[in-house]
Amino acid sequence: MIKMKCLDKGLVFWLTGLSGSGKTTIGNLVKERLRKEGYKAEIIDGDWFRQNIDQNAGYTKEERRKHLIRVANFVKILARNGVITICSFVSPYEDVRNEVKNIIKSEADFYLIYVKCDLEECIKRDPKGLYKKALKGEIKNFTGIDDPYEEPKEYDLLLDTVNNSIEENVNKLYEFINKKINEK
Ligand SMILES: Nc1ncnc2c1ncn2[C@@H]1O[C@H](COP(=O)(O)OS(=O)(=O)O)[C@@H](OP(=O)(O)O)[C@H]1O
Ligand SMILES: Nc1ncnc2c1ncn2[C@@H]1O[C@H](COP(=O)(O)OP(=O)(O)O)[C@@H](O)[C@H]1O
Repeated sequence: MIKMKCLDKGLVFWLTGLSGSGKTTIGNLVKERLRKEGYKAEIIDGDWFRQNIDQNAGYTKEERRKHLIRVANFVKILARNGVITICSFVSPYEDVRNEVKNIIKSEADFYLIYVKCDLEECIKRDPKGLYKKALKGEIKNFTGIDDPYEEPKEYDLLLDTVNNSIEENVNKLYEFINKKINEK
């Protein structure tokens, strides 16, 4: 059995982007690669957290804010125990992302990763059929349709999922994380 490598202090890589931009696809593949290298790594994503921990969370700005603050406190505990934590959340508001960062950075290094994909392409991908429903008005407050996505003004890494393949983005994020591990 491989002995898992645990860091003294954790690292949090927070992926933000529209639904369908590729956060979960890229995050999962990078997590698997880190585990193969023997690291303790987790991915926490919006669907999982909402289904298992925060079942009543909604999608108004205040509901998303409270939900993401719960996520930040949860993630902080993982990170301070040395787990490399990849977070995959739409997290559409700049001020809330800053709140999240402030909560996490007291105990772990925090990096904001912007997973960039334009709305037209996300609508084309529509992996869960949610844009179709939102465009018909069957889902309210859908990010990009009738709720805003505020592009990050500053970020630590950009993953362009329109012009770069899944593999290229996985390599880019993996290299970035590896560099941060080696700097510790
Ligand atoms: N109204 C609305 N807006 C955006 N997304 C919606 C909405 N309703 C349901 N979904 C699905 O929920 C996932 C987003 O959850 P998050 O916790 O990441 O959102 S947030 O950070 O609180 O904004 C998101 O998952 P991803 O597609 O993986 O991003 C959607 O599948
Ligand atoms: N270059 C790319 N990077 C990431 N995902 C891509 C790319 N090209 C196509 N896709 C597809 O887009 C979809 C993204 O879905 P997902 O990872 O669930 O996004 P999110 O978690 O941001 O909602 C997947 O079906 C994935 O295969």
